[in-house]
Amino acid sequence: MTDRPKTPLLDRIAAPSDMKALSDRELRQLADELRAETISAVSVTGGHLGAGLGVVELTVAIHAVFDTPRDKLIWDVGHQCYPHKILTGRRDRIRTLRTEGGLSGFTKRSESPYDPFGAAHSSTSISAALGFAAARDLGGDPGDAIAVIGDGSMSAGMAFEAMNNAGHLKTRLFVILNDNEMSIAPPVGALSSYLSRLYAEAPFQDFKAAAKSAVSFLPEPFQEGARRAKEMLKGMAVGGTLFEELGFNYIGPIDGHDLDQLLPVLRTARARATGPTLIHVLTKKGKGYAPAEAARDRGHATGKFDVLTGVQAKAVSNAPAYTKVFAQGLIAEAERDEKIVAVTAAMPDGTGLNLFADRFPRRCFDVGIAEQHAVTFSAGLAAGGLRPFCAIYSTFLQRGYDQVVHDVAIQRLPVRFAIDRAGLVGADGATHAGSFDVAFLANLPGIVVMAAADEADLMHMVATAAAYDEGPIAFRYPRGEGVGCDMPARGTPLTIGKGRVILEGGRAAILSFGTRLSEVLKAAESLAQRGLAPTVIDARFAKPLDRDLILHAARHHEALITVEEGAVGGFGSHVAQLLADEGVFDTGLKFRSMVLPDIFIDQANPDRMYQIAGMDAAQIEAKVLSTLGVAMVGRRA
Ligand SMILES: Cc1ncc(C[n+]2csc(CCOP(=O)(O)OP(=O)(O)O)c2C)c(N)n1
Ligand SMILES: CC(=O)[C@@H](O)[C@H](O)COP(=O)(O)O
Ligand SMILES: [Mg+2]
Repeated sequence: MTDRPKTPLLDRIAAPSDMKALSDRELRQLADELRAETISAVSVTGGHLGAGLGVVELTVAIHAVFDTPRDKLIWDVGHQCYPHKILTGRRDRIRTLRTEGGLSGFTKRSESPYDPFGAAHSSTSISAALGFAAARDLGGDPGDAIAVIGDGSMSAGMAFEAMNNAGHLKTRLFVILNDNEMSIAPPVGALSSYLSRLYAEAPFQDFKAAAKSAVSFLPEPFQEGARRAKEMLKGMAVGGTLFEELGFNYIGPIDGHDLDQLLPVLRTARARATGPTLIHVLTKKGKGYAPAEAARDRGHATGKFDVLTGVQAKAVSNAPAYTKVFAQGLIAEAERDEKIVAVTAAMPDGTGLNLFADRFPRRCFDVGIAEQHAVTFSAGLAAGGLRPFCAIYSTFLQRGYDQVVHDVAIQRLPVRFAIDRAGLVGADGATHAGSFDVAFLANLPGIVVMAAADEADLMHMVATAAAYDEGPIAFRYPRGEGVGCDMPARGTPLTIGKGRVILEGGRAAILSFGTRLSEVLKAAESLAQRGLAPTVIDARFAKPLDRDLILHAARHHEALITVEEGAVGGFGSHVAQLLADEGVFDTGLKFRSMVLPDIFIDQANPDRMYQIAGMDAAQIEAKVLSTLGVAMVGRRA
């Protein structure tokens, strides 16, 4: 007689409540199945693989022990939440991750009650969890609040602001520190070294490291696992950890892949904890999938791949990525100017500064996930006589806004902001869209704000920023490949506040700011076929505006249309202000401004996102026609 194949346990889990009936042995099997399912799903969708694989056992243990969604489980960043999504009723849609209409790649309140708090930017989880705990204490939603935060995310100021507050409020709150000794890149900084010391001195294998305060809630031995936990915690009076000094009970470090440690410790903590409690869990990013474990980034983010070989599908393009053009341009400038230095907030590879660091290790600073600090640190570097390039994604620069205003702009310090991922980014969705930087920068007195229309222009903007010492200067460029234009041998500094005329045309002028220029040119071609060839201008500068060029265009055309990859309040708004101030509207100019719509656009491929935004070539053409009052007959081919 042959053994009947066993039904996978995962098939029996429609919700975490189904896990309550499973034995610890079955939970171990469930974890193995969950890991396989996560790998299979990401092989189809691409996405954040390594972080999720590292928390498979932790995810199972938390859902087995706590009572979600009554208990609020908050994943920091949320890039590790795919296993959580599989266990919380979203397995049937897991192969739609990060695609249009599919599941978000992060936690999202509108997606599931098991996602009590959305994320994607880091280091927010402890604040949010503490908010839930304080709300509970004042009669709001009942249940525990559990923040799971990585060692990289723990380095950000916000995490410490939250711990500072939690230690003061003293309410019951769980923080699980998922320490895999990785950020996207290897982690940097004194906190990272401190965490390493915590377990280097008392490795979890010996169960030696735990805090005095953890002993105070040792369990009644309510089952086998808890007795084991008691043994683990007994005599571990290390004490004095940073977390204890901040008012937390500290438990750990424990092996985050060993359910025989995780389950009893979480059960014990849940049964007995009274105040803020930090459980220090050691994990391996990419755990259980050899290609991820072996990768430099431990499989942090991946394209679609073949599960057996780990080989990723590659997009074919001959055009260089903007990020690489920026890095090469900066290296070229830095070869000639030893005062040029570069700053990244935990994104060396994403910003291309890994290349700069290879060439100039002492002139490149990775400050960890600390955008606020990165900006003010850059201000200090500038005040100290250097020429800092602070390279931050548009979306993450939002976090350093007050520093841009207070520390950089008011003091007119020449910090160069290299703003990558400007505009809509695709699969990461609304949380990562670079929609607001022009609006929040160009209103600052004395700043220069540029947008590259193509990769050659980006080279020139790097050179422009390197040569500009009068105050802050920013240049933005999108995620992905350039248009494949001819590249100059090196960048040439642009004249500040001067745009360029690309095409001379008739009734309408299109003022483009940034890489929509390629779509504008397609629209212009189609309009030309209708006998309505427009003037096309690449504005290059949102601040200072090229007043002469814009006013001339406004006065010599029937219609003026601005186009930009940003929200209202940016380039188009500044142009409108200029035209209004100069009385140009009084003469009957037809003016329209094409900006990102007043909605957060969910993930899709970038072209589709711009179509949803109403900003592709056909929609630009339609806007020109409707502005001129020309009927849209005979659609363009
Ligand atoms: C404010 C902010 N800055 C940068 C990032 C980009 N980012 C996403 S995940 C990550 C690394 C997080 O490391 P860690 O918290 O240790 O999680 P792990 O990936 O190691 O599980 C970074 C830098 C972000 N999401 N938010
Ligand atoms: C989770 C996170 O914030 C990053 O991993 C982000 O997804 C990186 O985006 P890029 O792929 O554009 O570098
Ligand atoms: Mg980490």
